[in-house]
Amino acid sequence: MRKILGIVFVLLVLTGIILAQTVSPNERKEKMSKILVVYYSHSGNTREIARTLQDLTGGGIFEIQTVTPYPAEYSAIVEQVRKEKSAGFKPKIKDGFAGSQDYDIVFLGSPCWYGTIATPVEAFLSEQDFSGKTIVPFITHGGSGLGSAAQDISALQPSANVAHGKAFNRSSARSAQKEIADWLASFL
Ligand SMILES: Cc1cc2nc3c(=O)[nH]c(=O)nc-3n(C[C@H](O)[C@H](O)[C@H](O)COP(=O)(O)O)c2cc1C
Repeated sequence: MRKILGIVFVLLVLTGIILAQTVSPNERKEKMSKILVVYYSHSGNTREIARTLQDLTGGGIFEIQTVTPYPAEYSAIVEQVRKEKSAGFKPKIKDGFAGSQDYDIVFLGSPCWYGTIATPVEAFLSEQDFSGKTIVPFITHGGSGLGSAAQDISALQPSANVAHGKAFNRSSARSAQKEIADWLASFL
């Protein structure tokens, strides 16, 4: 009898240890809540990735918006941005960003525009200070991948630690939940 009681006691202690080490989804979110997702999206692909990231991490989210929206039609925006880039023009960004002081990691999302981050993201980064933060770029694209996103973000935020980041092809950006979850798991 004493032997059986002894075995039951050991099993109870082991179960307690295992339960104590198990991280519940809420605790995991708590652990990741120092995460902020900041993004710009013109046609919705980057927004999809951003929302999934926010959902999985439980962090904050902020959408960069231009004061004057870009035209919806693809050839019109491509032509407008081409002209703006050659003129060195930066669009005006709507106010409302409360700063990144409460966060450690900033996932920064952008469509790839002409091989790098979109000009609204460039404009936003030139106005903000992410010193000491880790910036993780995520880019949606039509074939160029990350392009020079990480280098260009570093140039605009030289005191931030900019990770390599991840590119999502626009053809799968709206069904990338598993890819995003796997990426997060490897990253955090
Ligand atoms: C102005 C403009 C420039 C673009 N330049 C590129 C490019 O250089 N390389 C690329 O792969 N895709 C390029 N694209 C395609 C977008 O990166 C792609 O469609 C992206 O997923 C759009 O994201 P969004 O839906 O969040 O706006 C460009 C799109 C636009 C509107």
